[in-house]
Amino acid sequence: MDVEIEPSTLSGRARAPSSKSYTHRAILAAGYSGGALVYDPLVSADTKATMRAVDALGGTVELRSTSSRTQSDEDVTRESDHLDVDGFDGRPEVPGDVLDCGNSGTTMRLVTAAAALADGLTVLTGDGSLRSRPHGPLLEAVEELDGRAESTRDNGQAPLVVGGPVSGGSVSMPGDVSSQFVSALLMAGAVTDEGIEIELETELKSAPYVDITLELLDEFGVEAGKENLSGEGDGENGKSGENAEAEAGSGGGTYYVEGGQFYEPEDGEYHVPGDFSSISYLLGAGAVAADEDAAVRVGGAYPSAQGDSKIVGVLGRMGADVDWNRDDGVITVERSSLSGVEVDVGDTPDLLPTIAALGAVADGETRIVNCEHVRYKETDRVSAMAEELAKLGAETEETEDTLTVVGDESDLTGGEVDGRGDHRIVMALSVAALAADGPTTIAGGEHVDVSFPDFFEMLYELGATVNR
Ligand SMILES: O=C(O)C1=C[C@@H](OP(=O)(O)O)[C@@H](O)[C@H](O)C1
Ligand SMILES: C=C(OP(=O)(O)O)C(=O)O
Repeated sequence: MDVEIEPSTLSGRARAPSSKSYTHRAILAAGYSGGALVYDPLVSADTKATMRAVDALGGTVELRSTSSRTQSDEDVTRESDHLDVDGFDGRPEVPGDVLDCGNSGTTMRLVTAAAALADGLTVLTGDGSLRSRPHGPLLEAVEELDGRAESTRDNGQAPLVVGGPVSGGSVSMPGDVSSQFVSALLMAGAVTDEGIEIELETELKSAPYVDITLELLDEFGVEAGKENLSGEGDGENGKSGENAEAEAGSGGGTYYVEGGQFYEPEDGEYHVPGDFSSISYLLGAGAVAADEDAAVRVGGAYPSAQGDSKIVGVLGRMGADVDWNRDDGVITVERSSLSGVEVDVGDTPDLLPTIAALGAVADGETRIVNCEHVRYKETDRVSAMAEELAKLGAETEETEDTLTVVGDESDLTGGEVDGRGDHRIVMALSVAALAADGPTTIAGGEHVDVSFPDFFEMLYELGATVNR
């Protein structure tokens, strides 16, 4: 589906969609439990893949609508969904069919480790994009634990054949391909006999996503932790200081989870927080296109372990007038003239498309560093953003692990761009399109369904001209 975005001015309030990362984990954690309710889930193409997987492993997942009080600043009662999950209680069954994980890397990685607990073989596959992404280190780890884990083409990519049951133990793996391997083993390790210890051979990329896993495990009553990890975050994610400038990676070290544990959330329920990767597009849209006399406000933005809340500090460094009321969970952004900055996305790969789009509108050079792992996503997002923003008139240059965008709002023309079948490329290009000189047509708009199904409706409600 082609979507045409015209230069627009925005104002008003939007509510962040629920977090994709927390929703995936909550569905699977509820699957590992005897049963639980997951409130405010993100219901999207990717999270539906995890729901299907939990069903196939012997649980059941049902979507119900309820009227619930939410934590917005107005604290209103609104219609919301919840998932009623009947779990497989730590003992996954062997699925009756091949598991199709669609476009979702998180599903494939988390479910591979779950499948290694079953007494038999599971076959996992996905769409063309997912079948080109790397899973080798996770497959090797499962084999180190005496499970079976093979890539049918012997290239570390899906289709995968995985079997067990593994009973736990110690593994070592690189941390610079995907943090999801660590998250997957921690979630499965809790219900093994011996537990699992994961020693990282390299620095861990995307480390805050493992913090999300640890936070969620804690809420499900599962103890897990980390040792000897250096460089905890960079202070820009709002948990440890506003607009902090220090940039630091996270070192090797060890993650561990004891075995023989039970998944049991307090009162049998879990509430999913808002998604900061999705929030980044709404804030980006506000910073480049808010009405001069009005701001864009985004609700549902409470602090959590999400590294992507760093977008608030990045926008501040670029010169945006942005304010985060953490108690109310509301971020307000006004249209601002932006300047280029350097941003390390080692911890926050999903922000790269948003920051690149902002860089195309900002004056001067935006340099995104430490981004090689962003090439292993739904598409190679470093090249995709370099090539698509260039079509709109930005000057771009990439190396293996950097992307430089030299922009200027007045030079940004509209045009025809390709979303590359990748939800984040589509949404980031939409942000740049709002500030261009003429209309922009983005091919593949339907892919927002992966993480933010209402994205175009929300942009429209904020005042954007969106033609589909
Ligand atoms: O665990 C998660 O929920 C995710 C981890 C990150 O991937 P990597 O750890 O592969 O970088 C991120 O890019 C992805 O969108 C979601
Ligand atoms: C990379 C992403 O997700 P996944 O790894 O689950 O496909 C994403 O949402 O940007």
